Amino acid sequence: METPPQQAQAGAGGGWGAFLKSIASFNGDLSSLTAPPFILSSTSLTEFSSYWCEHPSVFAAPAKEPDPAKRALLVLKWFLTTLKQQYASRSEQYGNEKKPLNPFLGELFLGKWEDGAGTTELISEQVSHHPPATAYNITNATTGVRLEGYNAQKASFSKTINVKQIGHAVLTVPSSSGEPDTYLITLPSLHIEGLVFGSPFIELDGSSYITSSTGFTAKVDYSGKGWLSGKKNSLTAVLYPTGKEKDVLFNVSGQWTKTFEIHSGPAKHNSAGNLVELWDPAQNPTSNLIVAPIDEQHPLESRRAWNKVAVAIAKGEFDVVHVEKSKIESAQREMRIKEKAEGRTWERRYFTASADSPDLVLTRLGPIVNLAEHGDADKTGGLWRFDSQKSAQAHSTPVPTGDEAAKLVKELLGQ
Ligand SMILES: CC(C)CCC[C@@H](C)[C@H]1CC[C@H]2[C@@H]3CC=C4C[C@@H](O)CC[C@]4(C)[C@H]3CC[C@]12C
Repeated sequence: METPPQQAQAGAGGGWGAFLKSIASFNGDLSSLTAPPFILSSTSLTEFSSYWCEHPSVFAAPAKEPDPAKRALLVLKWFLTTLKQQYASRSEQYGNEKKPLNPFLGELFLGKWEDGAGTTELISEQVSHHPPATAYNITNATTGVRLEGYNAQKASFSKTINVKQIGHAVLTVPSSSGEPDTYLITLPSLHIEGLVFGSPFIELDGSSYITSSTGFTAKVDYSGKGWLSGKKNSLTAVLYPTGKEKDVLFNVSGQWTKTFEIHSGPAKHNSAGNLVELWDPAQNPTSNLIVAPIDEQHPLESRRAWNKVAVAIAKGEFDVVHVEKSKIESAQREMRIKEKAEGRTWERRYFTASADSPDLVLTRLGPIVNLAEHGDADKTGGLWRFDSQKSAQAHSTPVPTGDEAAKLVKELLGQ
């Protein structure tokens, strides 16, 4: 029998057993976990924001739908299509989930999609380091559909690693009749399966919600193997007028990694006759995110900043990985000490911790989906909102080059 490579490596001194022991007693901060080399990914968490929009035409579709209930359904459909990228793409690509790079404060991941939906721009920024939090803004230029959000993770250990996502996303859909729609989106909890076998992968748990200013709410229920359908990565969802959970307008069932079906009405009436749509990821290839070549990137852009680490991971040179990571970490520590001494804080490039208290979206829609008015700001370093003024400024500022770039790289990345 063939041994999966990751198991072979774990056995051959990868330290998997020691790693398992260490997680049994960890403090909930995932970034503090020291994982064995073979499980290290060269992708930083700032890149994960792109998973929200790997099908830009599905993302933008609600803008063209005049009926508010169907618009809410298209938003739910888009959300469900993102789950496969968000939670299964690493395992599908590498055979198992990996430990992403822990972003430094101010780390950026910028890109765009150019396809049938026109241009869709992605901005992702690490807005907090302690606790780690990533904020993002994605705008489709053609329709004006825009997603912004921020997230952090709180982990606990009970049989395996259990992760609660803290934060939320807000989707804005322009509508022909005045005010744009606002959709408040909560994030599912997850746990890691396959940990003891050295081949971790994600299963989603519990429920998540999308509730809209137009008066619709979607509830998504997640379940794994041995529960309900007995298939892994299962989901069911219902869309109903807010407050009337029994009044199901549409229901969805299937697997977030495979296909799911949308029917009108409650699930008990599902038949070929009321099938609205079947989503099959195999029939809907993802659109490619365009990222600037590394030497044209801002020095704080993720792939440029982590390049040496990424190259070393790819070559399996783990001493170099350690040395290069430590350079960034200690330069960052120094920078924080310096800022403190000078009484300043790191200026986020695209986001601002909202001083609006209460936050309008959260006051209006938060209670429907059990989100606090303050957006769990204490656990994410702030209630982060996209700052269009800062963004306009960033867009009109040329990327630092030459001495200016070298100074940043030295000061902030220790390279
Ligand atoms: C691989 C095991 C052993 C190490 C633990 C790695 C942890 C840090 C990884 C594994 C899966 C990861 C999650 C996978 C997907 C997402 C969705 C994204 O929108 C935000 C980040 C988030 C929520 C990741 C956070 C970090 C995470 C929980």
